[in-house]
Amino acid sequence: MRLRASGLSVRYGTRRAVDGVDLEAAPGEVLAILGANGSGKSTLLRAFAGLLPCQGELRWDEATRPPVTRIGYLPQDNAARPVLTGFEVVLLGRLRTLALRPSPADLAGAAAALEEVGAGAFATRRIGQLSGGQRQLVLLAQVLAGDPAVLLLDEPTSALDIAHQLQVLQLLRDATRRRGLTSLVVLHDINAALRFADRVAVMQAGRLVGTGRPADIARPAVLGEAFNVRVAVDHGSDGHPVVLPLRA
Ligand SMILES: Nc1ncnc2c1ncn2[C@@H]1O[C@H](COP(=O)(O)OP(=O)(O)OP(=O)(O)O)[C@@H](O)[C@H]1O
Repeated sequence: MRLRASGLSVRYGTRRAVDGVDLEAAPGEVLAILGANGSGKSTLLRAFAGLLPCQGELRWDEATRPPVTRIGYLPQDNAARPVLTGFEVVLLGRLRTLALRPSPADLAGAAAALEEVGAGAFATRRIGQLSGGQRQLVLLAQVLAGDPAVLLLDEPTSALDIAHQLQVLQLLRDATRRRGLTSLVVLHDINAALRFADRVAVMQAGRLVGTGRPADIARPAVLGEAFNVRVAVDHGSDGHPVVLPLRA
């Protein structure tokens, strides 16, 4: 599903959190959203999830209303009821088809999603008794279990160790390609974004200040300005750009 924002603005009262953003994302692509704290990344994602009143134009393919059942939105702070097991939490991701008695397809879909993110071991554990990173994996499985066309993930790797970060971002890229998803992911790790995203969007004070392929975005002028820090750009052994923050 193609997403398009034209002249998109979002206000909280008098505060303009997103300001005149033009942005598109296509099926099969991972678009990473970078930017300093408070720059409007989560607000942009919530607008695409159809959760906020906006000015300007938003399109999900040609639709002007969000197709909520096709959108898999993972917020930054996701509260699941702590007494539910990992499996039950993931099953809730299939609400689109879920009946009073879950169908074999729902049960199999939930189990497959848990395995897909490598969280099968948490199926019978209560979510309130999992670590932050384990919970994050289960909640990602919940989103995938809903078989969405659009993935909107707000910092899905913030609580994960580096091995799980790698696993989740690889999974995101593979699933996006394989299922033809349109995936927007807010990340704080600039290097992860440059490595795993097809395109990167950079927000600064509510505005979009850069969009492009990782190589186009990995420039000291763009990132230094957006994050208000001096940066150097090098290249890793696999040719990907690597950004290093320098002392102010
Ligand atoms: N519910 C709200 N009510 C009022 N202002 C809000 C609300 N949510 C966010 N804001 C403000 O809107 C601006 C953008 O916030 P947003 O959460 O989109 O930023 P962000 O880039 O996702 O930040 P972070 O990296 O810290 O998560 C900030 O100035 C924030 O204080």
